[in-house]
Amino acid sequence: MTKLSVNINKIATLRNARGGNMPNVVQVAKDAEKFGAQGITIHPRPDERHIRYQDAHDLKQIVATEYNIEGNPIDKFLELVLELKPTQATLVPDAVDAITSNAGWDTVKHEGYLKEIISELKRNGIRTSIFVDPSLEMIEGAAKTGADRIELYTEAFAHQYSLGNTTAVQPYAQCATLANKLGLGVNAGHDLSLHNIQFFKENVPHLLEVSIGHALICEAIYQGLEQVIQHYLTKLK
Ligand SMILES: CC(=O)[C@@H](O)[C@H](O)COP(=O)(O)O
Ligand SMILES: NCC(=O)COP(=O)(O)O
Repeated sequence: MTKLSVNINKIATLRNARGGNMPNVVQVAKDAEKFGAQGITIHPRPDERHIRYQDAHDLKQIVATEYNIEGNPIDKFLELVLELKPTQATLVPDAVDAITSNAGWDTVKHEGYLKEIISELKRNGIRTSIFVDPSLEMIEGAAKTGADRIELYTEAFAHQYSLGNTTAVQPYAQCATLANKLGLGVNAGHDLSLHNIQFFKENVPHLLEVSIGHALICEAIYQGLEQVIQHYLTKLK
């Protein structure tokens, strides 16, 4: 079975647009779990443009499923995860000014750096995952860091699949097979959606977890739009 971890960054983006507490990130996390989500993912960024560090603390009190915190392991991030001890910390090499995550780790170049951080997280009982491009060399490097899992960066797949290129899934399937052989669990995420998730799941073996945020929240808005407009029209009669 593949678990669905709902990334609620976009809920925080919407909340921050008005400065109040609507939508309420904590309530959305509770409801996502009530509706069946098997995990909650957040990716606090240094500028706190969506999830704030305080949200990470508040969510720790209520997440009853798997709590996954993603981010670049700068000091502030490491302090946060070591204090909160989420189920999983996913390390992502994102630049401070990146609009969103746009690359996986070079696990060969950064083997020593990752090894040190991963062993500290594991000593504290935190499952570790590292964000990687679908490259066999990077998977082999990931295994040497001691990480528990990899998260396959699926942006390239999602883009190619939207253009009709179904062969784009092949490197992901090969990497998942190798990761499993090397004892690494396999997660995946970025730009996964209702459009591409079934095909990805059917073609990539050993998939333990997907974290989905941007498309899932957009889809929720679209699927709820008609009903909400009808509610307004009823009240305005
Ligand atoms: C690692 C990854 O792919 C996601 O965490 C993604 O980066 C979401 O972050 P944003 O919501 O800031 O785009
Ligand atoms: N790790 C990927 C994630 O949490 C969500 O990415 P996206 O669905 O917002 O692109």
